[in-house]
This record gives sequence, structure tokens and C-alpha cells, in this order.
Amino acid sequence: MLRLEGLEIRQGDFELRADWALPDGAVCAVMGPSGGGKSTLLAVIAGFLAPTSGRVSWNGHELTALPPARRPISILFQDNNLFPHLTVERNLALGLDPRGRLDAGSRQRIAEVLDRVGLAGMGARKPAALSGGQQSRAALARALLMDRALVLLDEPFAALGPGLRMEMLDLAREVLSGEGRTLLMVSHAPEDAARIASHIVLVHDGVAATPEAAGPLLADPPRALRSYLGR
Ligand SMILES: Nc1ncnc2c1ncn2[C@@H]1O[C@H](COP(=O)(O)OP(=O)(O)OP(=O)(O)O)[C@@H](O)[C@H]1O
Repeated sequence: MLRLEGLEIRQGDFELRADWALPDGAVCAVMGPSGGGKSTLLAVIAGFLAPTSGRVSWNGHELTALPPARRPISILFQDNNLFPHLTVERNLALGLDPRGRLDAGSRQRIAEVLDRVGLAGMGARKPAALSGGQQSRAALARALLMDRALVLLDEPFAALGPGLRMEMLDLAREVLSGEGRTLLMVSHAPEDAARIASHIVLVHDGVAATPEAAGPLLADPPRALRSYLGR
């Protein structure tokens, strides 16, 4: 279980607090106005930014002082973070091993996940030879190979058209949250949350609020969420 205890983040004039836990297996959308602190919250959970005070823990183990690579977390951001000079297979190998070594076993596992995300046979291509949607699939495959219990997604599919975005959200839920992993996803689009989220964290006015069940919250949004949703 992801737990944020007495978390405080300060950057210049900006302040954000959070104090909650997220149930295992949740697909949680992080929503709120621009500049509210959604990406900052994910950066602290991932370990790219240290909080001013408070703790981040996973299943009772404190993560606050651990570097990103030692946290049980994989990350999927909008630019996909695929290395342009490496083949898809090599890019994925980096999800298995920091040096990206390839042996028969890793080749087999990579072929399996490529198949699972609909990219069978495309391992030898470089990212530039893939469409935007296929690049998103490759990044998803790498997150899947990393096999970490918590997956952070920061608007991973924002550059895709609406139909393809929904397809990728469905695929992300299907392949990433299938084995009890917890997903935390920043999104600007309420339809993304309505599509896959079990929970919503509303980030506004300096607070990342306790996760709430997505269905009731979207059906009867509080004022802060209403104005964000444009209702
Ligand atoms: N290094 C920094 N120093 C001071 N303030 C910063 C720094 N980095 C970010 N901020 C501020 O922190 C606040 C939160 O930014 P953040 O990117 O987390 O918001 P967001 O909710 O993800 O926004 P958006 O939806 O526009 O992506 C913003 O007001 C931003 O200006």
C-alpha cells in the first residue's frame, strides 16, 4: 500500500500537503487545475524530488530517502523516454537490466510483452520507425517488463488523438493493473478518469486530497472538481 504521511512539499511560493494511503490494486487518477502540483506529487513519490517533510512508504517500508531506481516504481511519461538510437528490443532490455544486456531469456520475455501490447515482430525497429501509438505501446511494454508494484503515469497518452488515447488507457489498465499493481495517473481529461479510474485524488489549493471512489465523485463532483471539469 502506498502511504503518504504528513507529506509537505515546498518549492518557492508553492506548497503542497498530502496525508493518505491508496489501496493496493487501485487505478487512481490525479486531477486538478494546472499548476496545482500533480506532477510535483508524482516526482516526490518517484524520488526525483525530496519532500520538505513527511514520509513516503510502500507496504510499510519507507522510501523517502531511496533513489528512484531502488523504489518499487515504474514510470510512464508523455515523451515515452525511449532512446532514439536503440532498437525497441534494446530499449525494452533496459527495463530488465540497467545495462540492457540481451540473452535468450530476456529476448524471450521481450518478445512476449511486445506480443501482449500488439507490437509482435517490431523489436528490431528504432522508435522513429514506429507511429506515436506504437511508441506508447513500446513504453507500456517496458513498464510492464520492469514489473514494479506501483506504476506512475504522467499524461502518458496526451499527444494521441482521443480514440487512440482511450485504446491505450484500456491497454494500460489491462496489462499493467492486471496483476494487482497500483496505478497513479495524472490526467487533464475527465473522460480518462471516467474510463479507467477506481479512485481520484484531487490536487488543489495546496492539498492533494485523500483518494475517493471515482464513480460517486464524478457523478456528484465537489465545487473544486466541478470548476476543473467545466461544469
Ligand atoms: N523548481 C521550482 N521552483 C519553484 N516552483 C516550482 C518549481 N517547479 C515547479 N514549481 C511550481 O510548482 C507548482 C506545481 O507544478 P506542477 O507541474 O506540479 O503542477 P501540475 O498540477 O502538474 O500542472 P500542469 O497540469 O500544468 O502540468 C507550479 O506552481 C509551478 O510553478
